Amino acid sequence: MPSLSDQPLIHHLQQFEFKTLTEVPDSHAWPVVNDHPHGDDAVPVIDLACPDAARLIGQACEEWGAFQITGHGVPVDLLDRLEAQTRRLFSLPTGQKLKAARSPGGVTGYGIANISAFFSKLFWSEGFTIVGSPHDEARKLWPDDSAEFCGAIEEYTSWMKPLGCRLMLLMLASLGLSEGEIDWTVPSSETTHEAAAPVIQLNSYPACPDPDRAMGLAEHTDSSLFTVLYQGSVRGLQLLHGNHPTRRARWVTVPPLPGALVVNVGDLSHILSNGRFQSVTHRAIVNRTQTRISVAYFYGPPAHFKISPIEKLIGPQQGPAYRAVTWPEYLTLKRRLYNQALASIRLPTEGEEESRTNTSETITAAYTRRHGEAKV
Ligand SMILES: C=C1C[C@]23C[C@@]1(O)CC[C@H]2[C@@]12CCC[C@@](C)(C(=O)O1)[C@H]2[C@@H]3C(=O)O
Ligand SMILES: O=C(O)CCC(=O)C(=O)O
Ligand SMILES: [Fe+2]
Repeated sequence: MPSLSDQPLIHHLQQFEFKTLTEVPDSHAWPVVNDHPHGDDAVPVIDLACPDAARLIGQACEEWGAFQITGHGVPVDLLDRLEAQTRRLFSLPTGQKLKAARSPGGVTGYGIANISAFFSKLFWSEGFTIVGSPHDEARKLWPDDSAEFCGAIEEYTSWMKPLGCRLMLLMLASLGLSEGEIDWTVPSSETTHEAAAPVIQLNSYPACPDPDRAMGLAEHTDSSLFTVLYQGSVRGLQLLHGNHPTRRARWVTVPPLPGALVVNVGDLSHILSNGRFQSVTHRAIVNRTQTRISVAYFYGPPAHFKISPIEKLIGPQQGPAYRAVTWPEYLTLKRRLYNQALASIRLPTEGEEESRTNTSETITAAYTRRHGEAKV
């Protein structure tokens, strides 16, 4: 496993100008990318204006951990500008992009996804992370000309904040909960809800000469409560669906629909709902002819807020399945443990606790039989 430092990632970005490559170098050549059967079942598409939206969202969160939304109100021309500015950013010369390189252990700026550190092969992608205001990072790329980029990001954020609150309330409503039951969702002024600083991740997946041997972004779940993803018109997002004991999970492609946004359930909603909502495993694959871009908006709670399973959702025999964490604590766990982060905060169920006690009683009894009284 490579070191967790970001330094090798920066070297990789310096070394490889994706668009000049005519074959996939060994550093980026993955053994098998299409390693699961593919399904033809389709992720639900939900019109937010539909009176049944909350129920449909709840169902999608339980069965898929994801859905697409229409009727969200975000203007199409804003999505076009967001895409154009994202493409403009990634088309800059590598040397210019590296002026905004994410520092080792840092969060904002240009680089590759943190989870890259857990793989021996590199991803066929570049990313740019913005937390809160885009101005400081954008000025490093365009010292005199960042206004259009910042304008598109800020306008998009101003749509995402209320959309995020609306989706959160619909998800809570689908669980039979009202907004007062989670206090950060209660409006702190007339129009806005308190939330964490917005986190936006711009992704670019350049066209690839041998797409079956390259990986855009390896499988992962997001740490957020949920992520709203704009994926333009180029296919590439895949979800792992149907984690059923009797049937192998399948990769399902989420088809780009004009004007639609994808919503992925993240680990914090999985925790909050005591496992009723599933955080969805997803990845991005690449293609031979088109550079794909995507924009992820990570919706999370305020930094100080402890997320734990909602009491009303914990069955009488059940107990909470996860311990409480703040979003920053969970992000640190994710960085360190990748796809073991959720398991690392899982609490044993009563049955497991009992069998653990029984096992330790059995061990103690066996010890006593062999060695006399245990010295614990
Ligand atoms: C808030 C965040 C979520 C994220 C880590 C980050 O600080 C910004 C980048 C996000 C991202 C995007 C690609 C996949 C992911 C697992 C990663 O390595 O970086 C997510 C992180 C996450 O959800 O934990
Ligand atoms: O590009 C995509 O479709 C997925 C991006 C993603 O999963 C992420 O940024 O977390
Ligand atoms: Fe993701």
